[in-house]
Amino acid sequence: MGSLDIAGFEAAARARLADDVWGYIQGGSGSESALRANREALERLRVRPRFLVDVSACDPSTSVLGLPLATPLGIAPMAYHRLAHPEGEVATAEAAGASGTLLTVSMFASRTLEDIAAAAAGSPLWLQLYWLRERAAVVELADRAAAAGFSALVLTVDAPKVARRPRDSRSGFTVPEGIGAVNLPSSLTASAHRHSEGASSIERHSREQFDPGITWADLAWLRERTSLPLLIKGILTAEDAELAVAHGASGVVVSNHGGRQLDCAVASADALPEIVDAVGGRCPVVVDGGIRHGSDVLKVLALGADLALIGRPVLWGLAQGGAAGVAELLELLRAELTEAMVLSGCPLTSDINRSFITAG
Ligand SMILES: Cc1cc2nc3c(=O)[nH]c(=O)nc-3n(C[C@H](O)[C@H](O)[C@H](O)COP(=O)(O)O)c2cc1C
Ligand SMILES: CCCCCCC(=O)C(=O)O
Repeated sequence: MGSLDIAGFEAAARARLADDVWGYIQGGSGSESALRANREALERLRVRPRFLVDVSACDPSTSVLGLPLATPLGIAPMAYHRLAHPEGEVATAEAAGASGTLLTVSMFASRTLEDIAAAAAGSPLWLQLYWLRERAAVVELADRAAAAGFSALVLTVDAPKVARRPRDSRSGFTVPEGIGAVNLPSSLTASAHRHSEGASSIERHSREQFDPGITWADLAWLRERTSLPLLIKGILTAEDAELAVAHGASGVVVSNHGGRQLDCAVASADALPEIVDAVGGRCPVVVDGGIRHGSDVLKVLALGADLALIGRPVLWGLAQGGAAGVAELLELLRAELTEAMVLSGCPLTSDINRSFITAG
């Protein structure tokens, strides 16, 4: 360890993980066109650097919803970190905590919220939720998160069900016994471990548990039952961003779920500008999907995002070296972002704006 670039992290994780787990982590839905589009959109964007600016003291720190963050890069919610490493989310939280990086914990985390919070050692944590048919379980989790010191909830709205993901259908991906969504009642999670040849247990499980009938009007029900700020994840249009703000969202996460839901969905970076314009500064705009380099963070900040989240690479770091692997990955991205800021004439994150970006 110590000298890996992002491709090195990916290759090292590929070598360590079983084929079906690798397919679940890496895969997208359908033809994987939304997955590819995320990277293509970021690659198309080019930076217009400015020179003879004093960059002798470059500082990538920021704050979102009143939380001081070491960098404008957080960790996206991902289910079952123990698929990548036995310590799972506790190892991820240890690395995030040591570097002051925001960690968004999935409702389908494989370690308890309380153990994750202890490992994060006071560093910021958000909890992601899906809207389950069993509403009481959602509220109970929100209460536990508040008690454990989590500072916000993130409701994912792009998944009335988990999409058909060909890699998982082909492998018959099934969540292994011994790795579970330990924060949910076992009566709600047993199905994740039921194997069917040629079918994904995750997709079947989501059809059983997720409530596909919720609408914007239901948000008030959840907001009345928690004191935590609620962000909405999976927003891809100005119209839905407007609705989110109108329904009291404390933030929006622009995301096509890493290309894992609607296969023909717009890329996150392509959707971002219209959403930033629609929100008009009324709440923070977070974005994820295809962020692989510090310069990608600079690009989405230039388009108006307040914070970028990174998904799969964190699991690559985790697979490669547990907490140390995630720490190394986060440090690589922090160093790349700082260098990109120095080389483009942006000493502070608040200096980054749309004049720094062109569509190539
Ligand atoms: C293995 C895996 C599990 C995921 N689990 C969740 C989840 O539980 N909840 C959620 O809202 N998004 C989930 N996501 C989507 C991520 O939060 C995020 O939107 C996406 O991974 C970002 O794209 P990137 O992986 O290209 O960085 C998952 C993604 C992956 C790769
Ligand atoms: C019913 C289990 C759902 C876990 C979904 C995790 C996820 O969002 C993903 O993209 O995979």
